[in-house]
Amino acid sequence: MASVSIHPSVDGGVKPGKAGFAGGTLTCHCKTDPVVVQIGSDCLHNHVCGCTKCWKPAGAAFSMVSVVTSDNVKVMQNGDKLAVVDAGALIQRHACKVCGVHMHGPVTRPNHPFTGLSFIHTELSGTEGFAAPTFAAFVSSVIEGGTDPAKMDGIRARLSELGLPPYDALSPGLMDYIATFTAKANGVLK
Ligand SMILES: N[C@@H](CCC(=O)N[C@@H](CS)C(=O)NCC(=O)O)C(=O)O
Ligand SMILES: [Zn+2]
Ligand SMILES: [Zn+2]
Repeated sequence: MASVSIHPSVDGGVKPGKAGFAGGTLTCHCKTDPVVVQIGSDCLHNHVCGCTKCWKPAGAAFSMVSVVTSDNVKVMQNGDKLAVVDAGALIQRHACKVCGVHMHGPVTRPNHPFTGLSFIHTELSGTEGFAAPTFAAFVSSVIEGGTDPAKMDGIRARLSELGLPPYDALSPGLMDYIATFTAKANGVLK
C-alpha cells in the first residue's frame, strides 16, 4: 500500500510538529531571486487537499496546505514575482510567476468564515516544526486532476493508514464551524 503516493511530505509517514513552534520562512522553487515569505506563527488545520486549485509539487496527487492568520504573513523578498492565480476565487492564491509555487493565499472576502486567514504550504519551509497534517480534504477531487477512479479505494486506504482520515469536503470539525458561522449569520443560531 505504501506504493500509493500522496505527497512527498507524508509518503514516508507523517512527521509530528514541534510543540511551541513559532513559524519560519517559506521559499519558492526559483534557484535565483526566490520569493521569501515569513510566517510568524505555527500553522492551524494542516491537511492534504485533493482539489485541483491548491498547489502541488511535481508528481504529487495531493497538496499539503494549512492556515495562519493573515497578520502572521509577511512577504520578505522578491514579492514583485507574485501574481494572484484566480482573482475570483475565495482563496487569493499568490503564486511565483517564474516557478509557479503558491506562496500564500489570503481570504479577504467580507463575512466569510475564513476571512482573515491565509493558506500556506509549510513544505516550503527550510525548518521543520510546523504542525503536521491531520486529515485529507477534497479526496474525490483528485479524479478531476486526472487520477483513475479505480485507484480511489487504495488512495483512501493509504490516507487512513497514514492517520489522515479521508473526507470529500473539509473535516467534520471545519464543516461544523462553517455551518455554525452561516447559521449565526442567518439568525438561525444565537
Ligand atoms: N472539485 C473542485 C473543488 C475545489 C474546492 O472547492 N477547493 C476547496 C479546498 S481548497 C476550496 O475551499 N476552494 C476555495 C478556493 O479555491 O478559493 C476542484 O477540485 O477544483
Ligand atoms: Zn519562484
Ligand atoms: Zn484545495
